[in-house]
Amino acid sequence: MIATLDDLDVEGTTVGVRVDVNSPIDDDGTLADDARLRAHVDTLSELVARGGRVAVLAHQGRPGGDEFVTLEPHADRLSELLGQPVDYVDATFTDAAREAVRNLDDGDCVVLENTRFYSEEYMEFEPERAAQTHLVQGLEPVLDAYVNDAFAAAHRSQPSLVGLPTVLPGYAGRVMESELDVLGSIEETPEPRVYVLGGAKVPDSIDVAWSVLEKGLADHVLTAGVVGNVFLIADGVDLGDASSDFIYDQGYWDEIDRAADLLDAYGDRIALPRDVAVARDGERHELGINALPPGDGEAAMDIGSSTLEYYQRILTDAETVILNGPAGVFEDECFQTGTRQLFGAATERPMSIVGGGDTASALRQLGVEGFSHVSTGGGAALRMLTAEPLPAVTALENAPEQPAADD
Ligand SMILES: Nc1ncnc2c1ncn2[C@@H]1O[C@H](COP(=O)(O)OP(=O)(O)OP(=O)(O)O)[C@@H](O)[C@H]1O
Ligand SMILES: O=C(O)[C@H](O)COP(=O)(O)O
Repeated sequence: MIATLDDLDVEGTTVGVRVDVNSPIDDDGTLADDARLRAHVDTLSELVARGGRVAVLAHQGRPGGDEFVTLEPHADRLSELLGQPVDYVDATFTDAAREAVRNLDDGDCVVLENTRFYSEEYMEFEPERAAQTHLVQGLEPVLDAYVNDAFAAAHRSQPSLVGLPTVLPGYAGRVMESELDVLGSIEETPEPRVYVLGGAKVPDSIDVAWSVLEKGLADHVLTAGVVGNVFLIADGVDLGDASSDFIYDQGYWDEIDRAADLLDAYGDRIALPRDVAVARDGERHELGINALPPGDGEAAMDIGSSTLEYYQRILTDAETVILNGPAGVFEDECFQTGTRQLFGAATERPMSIVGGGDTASALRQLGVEGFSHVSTGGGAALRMLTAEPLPAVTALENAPEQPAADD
């Protein structure tokens, strides 16, 4: 059982709030999209309105990556979104950070620096070991409670996610609560249940497919995007050099064997594209499987209209549709059709659940609306959709309780 903000005595309490505001960053270092910040406004504004002293913890990017930047722009944007000053301090758990946290008054909010500026926060630990890290040891003395609203990072067992709730009373924020409500009860969603796996994270998608087919959670798995291309090659289709080279360059060549094993075991429940779209003379050109391989340099960038018809027929009977990853290279206008129409068809079903950061941004860009639930999580949602526990959620379940006010 996880405690929520309803169980937290907030007034005058100093709360460390872990959010996931990991966002796309423009070349000039500014935020390219604030969707993940907006998602946490309910939790943060509730905590400040109830008189909490709020210290925000978050990561941004990965060490060495282009988006590995400070959280100053995030603090500025949060100020605007919350309609009150939100301070930023360029420290996470040092004296400067502790002082900033100690100086908070009731209703104040400060954003601490990118947790991943410290190497321990990019490692995975068991909760007890994570509790011994510098970040947790440095912050514990100045915090009374911990709120985890970072559902999108809940599949990581990093110190700010599993260490803090080992030493502090832990609560789910409003984003975490609503994600767990919907995604935590996937087995209870109505059947038939169809999983649509697209996008480019082939190993993750194959893991999900194995898991949901093995557990009987999926009546059908529809493949699209790079995932669909890998399944086509596994099925003996010659997709041509451009698509094969792409898969090889991504390090996904071994996934073809895994996809073939999956087809051997559960082929009757896995649907493969019947045609693909390539770029020819600068335009979208569709090719049936029998017309493959495509011309030199032509890569399969989207599913074609026969596939859409076929998949839409399967979706017609679905009571629950779970989607992750775009059906094609939606960033290019020529290859948006698959994603727009397939995801659009899913919104017609009684229950439609979408996971994935790129997927959510594709849907916003394409104006596809009407899902039962759009998750803030990519990898975390995927893991949850296989009914697997998330380490940060387990850590919250095991967190100590908040002592009574007069203890
Ligand atoms: N046929 C294709 N060939 C190449 N790239 C493709 C193809 N289909 C989809 N993609 C790419 O897949 C990417 C999105 O895949 P990804 O698996 O990262 O999505 P996501 O799960 O929503 O994101 P995340 O897990 O990062 O939140 C897009 O950039 C899109 O261009
Ligand atoms: O964007 C995400 O999926 C989360 O913020 C987790 O980021 P990570 O994959 O870099 O751990």
